[in-house]
Amino acid sequence: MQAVKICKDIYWVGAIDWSMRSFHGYQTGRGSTYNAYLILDEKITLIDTVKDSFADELLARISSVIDPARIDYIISSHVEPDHSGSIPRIAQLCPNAKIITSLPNGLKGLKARYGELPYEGVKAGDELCIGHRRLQFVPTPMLHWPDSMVTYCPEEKILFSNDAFGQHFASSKRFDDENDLPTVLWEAKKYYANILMLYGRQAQTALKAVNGLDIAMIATGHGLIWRSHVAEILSAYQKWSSCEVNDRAVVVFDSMWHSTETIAKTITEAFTQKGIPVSFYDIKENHMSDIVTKILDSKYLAVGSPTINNQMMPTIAAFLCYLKGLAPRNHKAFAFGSYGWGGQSIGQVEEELKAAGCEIILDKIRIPNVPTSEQLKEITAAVQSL
Ligand SMILES: Cc1cc2nc3c(=O)[nH]c(=O)nc-3n(C[C@H](O)[C@H](O)[C@H](O)COP(=O)(O)O)c2cc1C
Repeated sequence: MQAVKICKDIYWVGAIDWSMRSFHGYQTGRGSTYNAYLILDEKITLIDTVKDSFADELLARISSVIDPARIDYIISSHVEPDHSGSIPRIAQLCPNAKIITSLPNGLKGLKARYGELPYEGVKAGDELCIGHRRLQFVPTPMLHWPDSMVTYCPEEKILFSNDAFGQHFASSKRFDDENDLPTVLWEAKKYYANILMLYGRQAQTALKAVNGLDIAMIATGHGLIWRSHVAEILSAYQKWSSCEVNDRAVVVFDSMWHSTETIAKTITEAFTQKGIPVSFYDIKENHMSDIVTKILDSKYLAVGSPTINNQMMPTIAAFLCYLKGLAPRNHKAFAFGSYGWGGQSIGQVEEELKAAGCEIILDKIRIPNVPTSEQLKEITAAVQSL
């Protein structure tokens, strides 16, 4: 396990989690990395650690450059264990190391998890001189925990951004320009949609703070390091966090006997004929973390469920619960579905869409049993009139 030099005297010493496919429910089809960075200066500094099960990998990479016992500072950007999990192990091996964390929440969180260790709290505007370089701390509360902060090194123009701008993307190459850019941007968007969508306002505040910095490289906490496409990722975050939507539609449904599926196909075709690109998701075949990634910047959302035991399908209920938690903004939505007798599911879907913050733009489409060709024509006309 070797460290990877990212510039003179700064190394990536993180871990690659090739096999992880689920991160608390977020489907991570490309695995992930836990990025940690080692700065060799008068004071040797480690920025973040890795999940505890990857501590050996972190230590091996650090040891390929220096004896870990020589580390003077460990910067903890975020208490979540995928970044802080190896702090106790490293702290044991580096008896002189101080653990730098944000005040008050980083300190509180680390103490709660790992007990008393040699912590030192920092706040907005604090700077740590490590020799030829300075490290400046910028709190980014709720991006995505209260303790989150980023660290800027002005001498190298590197922003150590932790979870901001990251992607769950395992690769043997460390930089954006060494990987397929559309794939990297999709994974960055998926990360934003699933982890940060809820915190758009906080992301805007953080962007204001980092926009004033001269950034040549964004050393993320997950996935690839941005060095050739810094402007693209900053501008993408600007768009996503300001909740800009495009003339696109997303149709999501479940169906037991294909009637709701037929309605979903009719809606999809109607959007297509209207010239609006549409993504079609049978919830049984698609993961909701991919679906919300598409929803993030799509103007229209149609959600369908047949009625089962007086309810919507549990798959759709779970999807709507997840969507509501992410608090999407600026979406125009409607509900549809087939039913046998009571037909409660369609109204329930509509209520959940409202609760998620969507504007309802079409009366709910409730079709008993199998839709007739006349009903399908009416649905087509209704969607085309939007
Ligand atoms: C197990 C089961 C439970 C159902 N429960 C209800 C119900 O409580 N209320 C209702 O209106 N229809 C109920 N239905 C009827 C379905 O909603 C109806 O067949 C509908 O057309 C199915 O749409 P789909 O083809 O999209 O699956 C139930 C059907 C099944 C198979």
